[in-house]
Amino acid sequence: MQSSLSLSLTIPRPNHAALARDSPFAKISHSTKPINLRFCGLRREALGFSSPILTRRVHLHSSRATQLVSASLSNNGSAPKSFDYDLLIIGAGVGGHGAALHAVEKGLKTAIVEGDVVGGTCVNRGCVPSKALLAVSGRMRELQNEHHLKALGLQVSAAGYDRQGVADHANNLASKIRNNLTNSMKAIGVDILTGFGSVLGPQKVKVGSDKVVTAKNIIIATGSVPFVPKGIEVDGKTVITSDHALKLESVPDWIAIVGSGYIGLEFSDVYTALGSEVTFIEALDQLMPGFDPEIGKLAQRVLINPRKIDYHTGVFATKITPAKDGKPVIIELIDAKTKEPKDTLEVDAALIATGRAPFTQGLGLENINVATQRGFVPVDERMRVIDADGKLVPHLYCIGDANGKMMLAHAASAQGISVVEQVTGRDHVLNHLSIPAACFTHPEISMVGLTEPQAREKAEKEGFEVSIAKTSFKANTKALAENEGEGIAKDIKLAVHAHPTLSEVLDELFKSAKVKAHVSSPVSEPVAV
Ligand SMILES: Cc1cc2nc3c(=O)[nH]c(=O)nc-3n(C[C@H](O)[C@H](O)[C@H](O)COP(=O)(O)OP(=O)(O)OC[C@H]3O[C@@H](n4cnc5c(N)ncnc54)[C@H](O)[C@@H]3O)c2cc1C
Repeated sequence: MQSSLSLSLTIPRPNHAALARDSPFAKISHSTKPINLRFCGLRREALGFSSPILTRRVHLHSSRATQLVSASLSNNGSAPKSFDYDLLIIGAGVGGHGAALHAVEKGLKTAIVEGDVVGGTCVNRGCVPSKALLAVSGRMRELQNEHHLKALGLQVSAAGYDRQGVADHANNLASKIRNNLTNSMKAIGVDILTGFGSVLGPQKVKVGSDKVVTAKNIIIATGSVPFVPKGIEVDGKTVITSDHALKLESVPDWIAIVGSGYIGLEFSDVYTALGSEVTFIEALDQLMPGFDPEIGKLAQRVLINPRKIDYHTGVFATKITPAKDGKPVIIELIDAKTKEPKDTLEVDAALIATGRAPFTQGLGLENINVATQRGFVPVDERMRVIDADGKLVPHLYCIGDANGKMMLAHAASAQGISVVEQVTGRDHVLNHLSIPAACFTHPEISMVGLTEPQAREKAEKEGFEVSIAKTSFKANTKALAENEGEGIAKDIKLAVHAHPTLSEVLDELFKSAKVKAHVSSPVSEPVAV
């Protein structure tokens, strides 16, 4: 069909070495109104449960619902009159996969386009292999902690590890989950189209070099790649990103981790447990700047200080040169405020954990008048793509890391499910403030909603009161039985389940109950004020 359309743009599978240079730090704006809720916790079992604490809900204006329905029914301009699919998804990461399964469940004829391997970042280069490494570091840490073992009455001789064995564990787990994902889609009839996908026009996508596919609705779910600031030369051996680190090809004696967000922090847990010395380099004035300050301080006391992790805050790494000819990795630091040279570090390796950049290159968005913003695809609160003139593009959605609303796996799938709900006729707005984030260090950190300062700032502007409830794990019997009483929790109610956590089985249970009883999921309600 339409084989006369031959676009010469051929792009190989996403090249994760060719990193986007735009800042990945999207300014996230939530369309929903303030929520005086928050939860932050630091403890061994990260948020398996989570909470919206959304207390207010709006009934959507019927005019918006009408707009939505008419958008999905209209067939504008050069759009085809009949379609190969009801839904076509570009990108088979967790976002695309979640959308595909839900779409079939809803009776949509669905295809998913993948230019690399099924599973995307989460399965192949993110959540899954990193959690496999963290499972190892958690056990190593327990075995190394004589004080902890003694408190439990245990005696264990020195703990050691086999690097290749650990690397194989992570790699094998990724393969297993990748196969599961592929099989789950094939089993229910999702067509997996192999090749790089690009948008040719409304409701029309090119796959690979010459295949053209049409669909009533299209979801862009192309994910992200590691962001590497200018001046940093990644060689994949001594200057690495998370893509390389997860392969665990070496365990350096001394590694600098540039960026102390959740990815950097999780790797510090792995490397210190395996025997590396770690130095953090952080541009802001405190480590873990994204966390609630109280949780940040507690994390510093529990995760940083006892592990003798060194750190430089308020500095930028302007130049990092890989190790070569017997010389170490050289890191040049400047003061983040004055821009004056501050220090030079010589280390065995450097891990660049400065965030993620959307992978939206070569998508053909210019064919439909869509301009990315710092690489992210602009969307409204329903994940509908907005064009360069500020208008909604009918039938086109973008979910997951590529839209930058919340760069987490469970957020990507929740967005995918939300879009499918919409294209099957149910208006739907996801409340991102009710989606938790977790950092799987030992102990773990999890959070949902606003931090305390954010809530206070909002309260001052918008005239409501913030109430803080706080409790400690010190009085929790299970925590004390585990000798893991360090940690606190602040105010919490439940909503989306963080990925990967054991409590996701509850989510699955809920979803299967929904199929039978048509109960709506807590995240799938239109939410606002
Ligand atoms: C080290 C690390 C650890 C992480 N740990 C967690 C965690 O514990 N929990 C959590 O929630 N999140 C975690 N994340 C984040 C999580 O991996 C991402 O938020 C999630 O993978 C985003 O899903 P996605 O579907 O948007 O994109 P991706 O998973 O990146 O999938 C995008 C897919 O699209 C394909 N693609 C791209 N462009 C095209 C194209 N034009 N045509 C065809 N195919 C294309 C890609 O090959 C890829 O398969 C982690 C990330 C990293 C890096």
